[in-house]
Amino acid sequence: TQSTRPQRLLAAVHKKATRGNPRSVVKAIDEFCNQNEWAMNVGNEKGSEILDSVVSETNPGCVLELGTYCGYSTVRIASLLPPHAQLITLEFNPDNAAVARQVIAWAGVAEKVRLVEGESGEWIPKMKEQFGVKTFDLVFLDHWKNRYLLDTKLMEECGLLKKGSVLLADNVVCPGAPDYLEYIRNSPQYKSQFFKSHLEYTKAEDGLEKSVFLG
Ligand SMILES: CCCNc1ncnc2c1ncn2[C@@H]1O[C@H](/C=C/CNC(=O)c2cc(-c3ccc(F)cc3)cc(O)c2O)[C@@H](O)[C@H]1O
Ligand SMILES: [Mg+2]
Repeated sequence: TQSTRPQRLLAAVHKKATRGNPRSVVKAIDEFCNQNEWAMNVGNEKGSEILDSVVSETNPGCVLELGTYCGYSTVRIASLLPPHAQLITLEFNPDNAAVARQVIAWAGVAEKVRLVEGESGEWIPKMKEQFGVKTFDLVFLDHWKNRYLLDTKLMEECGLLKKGSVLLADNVVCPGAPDYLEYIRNSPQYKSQFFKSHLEYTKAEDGLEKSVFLG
């Protein structure tokens, strides 16, 4: 039977990356996407210039990622977390979750990551009771773009954001998340900043929106 793109991406990780070395896993995926097949990972330009620096400056103890896909950004974030910090990542497609688990394991960051196979709408309300989460220091939004706003409001309602919590949203230009941007840029509860970049592995315009919850 035909392999899927996530499966071919995983094969490239097994072939090219060194087990236990997260940077080599990130490099192997970027090479695969540049040389073989485009895939919707945040990529190295947005990853190194924006995601990595926001994670490092936030120095988060508790991170939520919406939309694991193949685990590329999961590995980038986990490799920058301080000891004992935890990253919860939500992925509702079982095939993608299966690939992501193996990418995360190969990178050697599995003990920092809890991959939950399920929908954000169902699991965000369960974060406190199921995982003992109080609030998230950082949330990386990279799932369906038409769900960014809904899930942000849900996190507010569930009391999962505190003064200083950072929301970092991928693709606010391409494919775009207009209702999210409209809300977050006009809300007195957030201080937002746009980081211009390019769509992963292309020259097309894109960027990330960083928003700090003011409480
Ligand atoms: C119930 C749906 C909302 N809740 C959800 N809960 C858990 N996981 C969810 C999820 N939504 C989506 N997912 C998962 O996240 C992933 C989806 C990511 C969506 N990302 C994009 O569409 C995207 C798309 C592009 C893109 C850009 C230009 C282009 F021409 C084509 C694509 C670039 C990106 O960087 C992207 O992130 C999948 O693995 C999906 O199964
Ligand atoms: Mg994205």
